Amino acid sequence: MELLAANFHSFINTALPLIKAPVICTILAVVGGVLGYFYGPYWGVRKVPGPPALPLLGHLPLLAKHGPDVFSVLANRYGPIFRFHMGRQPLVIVADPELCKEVGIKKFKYISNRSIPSPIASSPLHQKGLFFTKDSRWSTMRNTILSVYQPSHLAKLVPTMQEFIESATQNLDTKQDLTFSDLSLKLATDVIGQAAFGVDFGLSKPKLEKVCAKQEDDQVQEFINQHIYSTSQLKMDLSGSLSIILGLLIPILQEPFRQILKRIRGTMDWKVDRTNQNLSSRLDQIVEKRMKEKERGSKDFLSLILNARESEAASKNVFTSDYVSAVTYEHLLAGSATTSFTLSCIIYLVSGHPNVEKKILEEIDLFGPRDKIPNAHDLQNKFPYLDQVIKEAMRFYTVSPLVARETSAEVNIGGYALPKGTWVWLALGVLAKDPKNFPEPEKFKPERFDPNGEEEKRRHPYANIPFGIGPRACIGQKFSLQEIKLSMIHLYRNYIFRLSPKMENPLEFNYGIVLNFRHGVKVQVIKRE
Ligand code: HEM
Repeated sequence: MELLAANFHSFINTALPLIKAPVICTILAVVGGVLGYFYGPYWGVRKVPGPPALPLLGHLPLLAKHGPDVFSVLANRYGPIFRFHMGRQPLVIVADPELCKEVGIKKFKYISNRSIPSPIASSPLHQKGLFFTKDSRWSTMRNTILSVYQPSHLAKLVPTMQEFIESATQNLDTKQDLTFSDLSLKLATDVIGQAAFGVDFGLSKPKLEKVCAKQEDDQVQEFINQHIYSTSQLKMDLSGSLSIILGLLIPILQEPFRQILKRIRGTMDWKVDRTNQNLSSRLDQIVEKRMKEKERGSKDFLSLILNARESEAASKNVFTSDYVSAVTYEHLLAGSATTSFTLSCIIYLVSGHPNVEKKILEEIDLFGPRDKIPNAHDLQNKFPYLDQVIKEAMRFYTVSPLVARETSAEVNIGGYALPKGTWVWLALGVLAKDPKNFPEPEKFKPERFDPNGEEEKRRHPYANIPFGIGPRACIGQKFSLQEIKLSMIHLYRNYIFRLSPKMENPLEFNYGIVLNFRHGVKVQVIKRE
């Protein structure tokens, strides 16, 4: 027994150091790897000021506490450039017009791509659109799309837009509350459906007038429901699917977990995946059919892209059919929610400001009789007060309060050297509420954008940039402004609106990739004689 004990001791004394060394090395390597994984992105930008961040969660608790106002709170505390940790990922937030100019224009060649946030990382359909493509693929795609966005093409869309607007808003019910934001989403989706695919979804037509067969109607409705579901699941906080939450906290686990979860019936990942697959296959069918058409004409975005693609070798290689589907879908996505949100905000704000409403009615009535339809030139030049109202409403409620960009080389911004791969986000929503550029920012005052006014002359030219900035700014800006103005002119020629007593005050929002109403904008409709 004693011999056994002695042997055991001598074994421990000689073998343990040999075993210990590799074990300790392994533990150290694992700890180093974990620390490097979680703190590596932080290390590169540690000199940029910001509040202390919790491991894993980063500053998400601050987002939960303040909502999106968190960025204004942090800008007040830390200045125009600061760090915000979305889970493990630090964002360098830029909240100053001059610095936005530096990022978006002056140093664009080092910051021309977008970072891909976790909700998009799990959605291949969204990644292949113009918004998230990178480098030379992006520039080829953007040039091709720009070529089909000529003012002459936009001008030709006026009658189509007008037709949808008239049919959506004829005989609005004056006896009960109208959820205007639902109506405007249907209208914007119909307009962009026609402009993007050449397809009439028929959503905004009054029910009795719908001519399509019941089955076709159901299919359209299902497509749109899927589109809305797929969009509203792109959450930026911790209320998204499990894989999106993991993407925020431990990105390396997002894709493996998504692959597993999408196979488990009933999980949110399963639903999102099914929806995306359905949407993709429907879009692929539309694209495939249109590709085969010899005489496809040039009336809609999809046909124009396909025509441009066939005439240029560079575009053909870049615009494979999956990318064509993605950019066409992206138009539906980017063009409907944003435009509809903006139009609803205008109706909401004007309803609560009779002095603004009075000036709008005067300007619109002065243009001419109700059946005189403005053309593209009229829209641009004859409604200066509407321009001010739209700008002010977009400042007041910025639909896209953050714009995502990423550095492709080391670059100095605001005195900080930011390494390659840094996520730089422009805080358009913070700029829009900065009292230096917008005195009394919580007041709705369209006159602040009067080109002859002192406030407008004094303001930094990039203080109000709801469509973004530089070569990567919104491609649909003119399209949506044309639609919004035409809608306002038609609406205010025929109606005025008052807020429903059922409306919450202040307005409440959901925060996804873009802002959305939590309960909708509800109004009472009054017909003008
Ligand atoms: C009120 C309406 C809209 C607002 C406020 C808005 C806002 C924005 C913003 C802030 C960006 C990012 C710009 C940047 O990085 O500097 C953007 C990009 C984009 N928007 Fe819009 N948008 C609107 C309507 C539309 C419409 C109608 C379309 C399509 C017809 C559209 C298509 C796009 C696309 C494709 C991009 C990506 C551009 C790129 O990365 O090259 N948007 N939009």
